[in-house]
Amino acid sequence: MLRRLILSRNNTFINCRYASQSMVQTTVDEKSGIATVTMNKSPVNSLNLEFLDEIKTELNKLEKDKVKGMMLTSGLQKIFSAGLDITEFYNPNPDRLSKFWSTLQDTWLTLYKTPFPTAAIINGHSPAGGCLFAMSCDYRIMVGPKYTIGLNETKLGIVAPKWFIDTMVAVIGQRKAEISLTTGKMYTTDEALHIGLIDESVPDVNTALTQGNLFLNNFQRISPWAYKMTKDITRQSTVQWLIDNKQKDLDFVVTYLQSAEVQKSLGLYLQSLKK
Ligand SMILES: CCCCC/C=C\C/C=C\CC/C=C/CC(=O)SCCNC(=O)CCNC(=O)[C@H](O)C(C)(C)COP(=O)(O)OP(=O)(O)OC[C@H]1O[C@@H](n2cnc3c(N)ncnc32)[C@H](O)[C@@H]1OP(=O)(O)O
Repeated sequence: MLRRLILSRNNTFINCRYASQSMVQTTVDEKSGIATVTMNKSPVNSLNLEFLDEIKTELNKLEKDKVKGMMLTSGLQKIFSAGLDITEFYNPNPDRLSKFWSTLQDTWLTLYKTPFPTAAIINGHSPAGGCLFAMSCDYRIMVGPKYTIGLNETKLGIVAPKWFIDTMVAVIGQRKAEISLTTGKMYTTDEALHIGLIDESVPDVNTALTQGNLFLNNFQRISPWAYKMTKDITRQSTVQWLIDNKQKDLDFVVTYLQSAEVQKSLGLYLQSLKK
């Protein structure tokens, strides 16, 4: 791991930690203690095993470094994240599929439970797993108006796992989540703002980063212990369900994803993407 100091947008020096050929770049503003984690896996930030592992490792490092907050964003032009890498579960190797899914579970738990406040800077499309990661942050700022966000699993002929669903319910409520999930709806920025899936819509990424910093700076005046306890209590039932059912969730998903019917739907969906 290498370190260097670079000049940030607001002319303060930021401590930049990066690994060669890394898919995740992190900068930490020395003054505010706020980290920016940038996902950079071309072409669409699809979440495969190695990428998830890097994100999880980075979040754990930030926790150890006691950062004051974190913004999660994308280094790609128009995509926040295309969600889970479909090639991980289309014609999969069963061992790798198991590893992939348990890494997803752990990465999500790490992100959902961070002891520091988090903001998603959604600077591009954010379907499915991309939407899950955005919803797992404490606050969402999306660059409008061109991009879309949502849990579109039913459009792929698959079902979002319970913890994806519970995460969405926690953000937009039961009724809106049910409609969103069953229809697999991808919302425009305006629509997402209207239903509360995002907290702010802004015209460009620089404004999004400024607003993200503003949100995270609110916590300079909040006791970190009070913050963490409150977040733990609020998120407890969703987190606890996965902790208690990790193996069951894994076994079910691995079997379900390899069924002929699901494989057929995924094959058709992948073909439509290639077109
Ligand atoms: C019965 C009870 C059941 C209970 C539940 C139990 C089990 C549930 C089990 C499993 C659930 C699994 C959950 C999955 C959640 C997911 O995240 S699935 C992924 C969903 N993602 C998408 O649908 C996004 C698809 N992509 C797009 O819409 C577009 O690509 C884009 C992101 C909007 C970008 O568009 P753009 O035009 O810029 O790029 P391209 O479309 O040309 O794509 C470039 C390149 O990338 C490939 N690609 C795109 N997305 C993915 C992806 N998610 N995974 C892998 N590859 C992807 C695309 O195919 C292109 O490839 P190329 O043609 O070879 O260049």
